[in-house]
Amino acid sequence: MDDLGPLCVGIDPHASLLGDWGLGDDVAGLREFSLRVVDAVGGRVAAVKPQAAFFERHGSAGVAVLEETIAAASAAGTLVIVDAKRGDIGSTMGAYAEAFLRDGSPLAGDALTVSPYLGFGSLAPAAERAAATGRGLFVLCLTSNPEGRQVQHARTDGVSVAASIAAHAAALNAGAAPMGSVGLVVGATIGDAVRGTGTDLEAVNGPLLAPGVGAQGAGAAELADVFGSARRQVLASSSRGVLRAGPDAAALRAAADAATQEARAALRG
Ligand SMILES: O=c1ccn([C@@H]2O[C@H](COP(=O)(O)O)[C@@H](O)[C@H]2O)c(=O)[nH]1
Repeated sequence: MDDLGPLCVGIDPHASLLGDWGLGDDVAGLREFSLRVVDAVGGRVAAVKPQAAFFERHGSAGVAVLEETIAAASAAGTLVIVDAKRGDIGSTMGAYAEAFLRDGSPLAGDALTVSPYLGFGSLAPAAERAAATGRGLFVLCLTSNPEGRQVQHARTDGVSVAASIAAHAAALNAGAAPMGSVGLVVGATIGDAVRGTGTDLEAVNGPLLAPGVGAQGAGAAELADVFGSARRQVLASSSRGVLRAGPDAAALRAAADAATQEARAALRG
């Protein structure tokens, strides 16, 4: 991450973007779009993050394109964070872990986004599988959408839900060096919510995935403000902010390079 800069490019093939790129809102368009993004930014950015929903909306053939996209990005030497936000009771979580975190599974990238809102302990099968296979998790903590506050800022005995999630992640990462592989999702759009919820991001000792850069309005100033002394742990994530520069590969690369420079200045300066 330090060589390439702290940017993750989201692969979110919205129907509107497919249209803007002159592609059909169908499986052929989805495939062309996703592989063009990988071709353009693979090997140039720290990670890509295919958003599973935009593949699943095309049915099983769309899921096959997600598999192909994961394989292509991995072949290009780029880390893949599969943004599927899975979360369920433990026994079902075990099946999600087999799908997204098992060696040899075509849906397995390098990390998976997961939801702790069925209780952090329900994620144990995913945490165990990730640890056993050298993969990572990004646990939703303080999400970039304004509605997240209703749940994430709620307090029990004075402790916010977000702070409690961060403390659970910290426990799983305890003693890991240079850091553990249980990360958090903390939106770059959340203003002073880290302080407001009493969430100790540095103590997590894990990576922080920061969506919300670009289309949702966050930039360098917001990244620096939100993350403060935890900024070295951050991987900034932008999807539409980069993808809107397509379909031209050089323009996509230029957009990814500019977003990388902006994130680097905010987070590594
Ligand atoms: O808190 C969160 C968690 C995940 N996301 C996802 O990131 C991208 C953002 O796309 P943009 O086009 O850069 O807005 C998208 O896949 C979301 O599902 C998030 O935005 N916030």
